[in-house]
Amino acid sequence: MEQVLPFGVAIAIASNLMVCLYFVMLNRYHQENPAYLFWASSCGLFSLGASSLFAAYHFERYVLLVPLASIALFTACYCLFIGLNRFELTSSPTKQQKQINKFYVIGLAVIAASSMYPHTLNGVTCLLMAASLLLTEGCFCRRRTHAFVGYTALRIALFVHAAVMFLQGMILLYQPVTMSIQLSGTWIQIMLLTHLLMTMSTALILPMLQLTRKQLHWERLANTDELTRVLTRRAFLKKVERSLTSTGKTALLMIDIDHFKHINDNYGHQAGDVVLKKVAGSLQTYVRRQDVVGRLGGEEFAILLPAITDKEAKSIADRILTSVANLEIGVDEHIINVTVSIGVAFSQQGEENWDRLYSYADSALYQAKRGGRNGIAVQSDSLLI
Ligand SMILES: Nc1nc2c(ncn2[C@@H]2O[C@H](COP(=O)(O)OP(=O)(O)OP(=O)(O)O)[C@@H](O)[C@H]2O)c(=O)[nH]1
Repeated sequence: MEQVLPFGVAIAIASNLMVCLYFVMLNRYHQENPAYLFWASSCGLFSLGASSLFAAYHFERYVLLVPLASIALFTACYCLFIGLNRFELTSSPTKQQKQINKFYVIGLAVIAASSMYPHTLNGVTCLLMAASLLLTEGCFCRRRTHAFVGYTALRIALFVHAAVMFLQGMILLYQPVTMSIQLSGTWIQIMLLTHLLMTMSTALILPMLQLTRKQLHWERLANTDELTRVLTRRAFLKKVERSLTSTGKTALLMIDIDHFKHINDNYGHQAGDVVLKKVAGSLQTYVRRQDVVGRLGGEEFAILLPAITDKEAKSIADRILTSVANLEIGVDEHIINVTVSIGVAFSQQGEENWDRLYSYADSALYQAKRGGRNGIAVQSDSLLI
């Protein structure tokens, strides 16, 4: 054991230090987010803790080195949590951050108290680390919807490490008196191995998650109309392709602001922009999760309502019409009132043809405009309002 231990320990510590350096290097390219520095600190502290622990048993300096090792190891888990918190771009302390801060302070107090009873310190540290890892797992990994595989892998790594820590904590607490150097050595080795597994997987997974998130961010930027925050024409049409094939009847609402040119002419282009934003906000209020809202250009919007009945679609159109008409848009000292005209068209299941649906909705919109505006027209039916 004594021969194997230093080798195993050396390998694990060296690997942790390498991952630490790797995170420091990554930090140079992602200085906007300090997450990598926290993870680097986590690996560094873990190496420090493990080597102190090994030195404590090797040189029999329990009193001095074991509490130091416990603090370093527990702080390593705390840094991992903070790194994940910063990774999620939460710049201000969140509720979770405050909770873990409290947990960290309590943990340090528990370590200090356990130092009075050295035979319990390793067990207590293991349990505290397990709790910290489980908190991290619980706080961040469960609610991620994107990069499912990456977050699941991270969860597994955290969970396995926490489980090993917990088991070891229990064993060490249960056998404090009989705990020998050999057992201590074994626990250092297993702990290092599971931590190695975790740091290696985080080192691989986290940059991948960051890349996915950046990609999503750029995609969202490219697909969102800067002014109104709804989909651009291109993104809308792309999404329509997918939504049109959903089950059931689909409705398309074409919405155009009435006499919008007058608003620009009378109150200025900036006032026109404010009106566009407010109207887009109103449109989004009444749609369902699965509906797709886009700005087709200028003052023309479209909403695709998949799997909907005639009555529901007309009711949504009705509510949009009323809510826009009730808007009181304040720009400088003016209050601007606007109305919209809405054309509604339906496509039956199995007849998913965007061009036909669009041309029906467009001619319905034209009909609504001709009928005096501030109204809804459905396909080739008569004007409803
Ligand atoms: N403020 C602002 N105006 C825009 C924007 N995009 C297009 N417009 C203006 O929207 C106006 C659209 O005018 P028209 O197509 O004549 O439509 P309208 O005045 O609403 O007339 P009807 O649709 O027949 O009721 C034009 O004056 C465009 O310059 C924009 O992003 N911001």
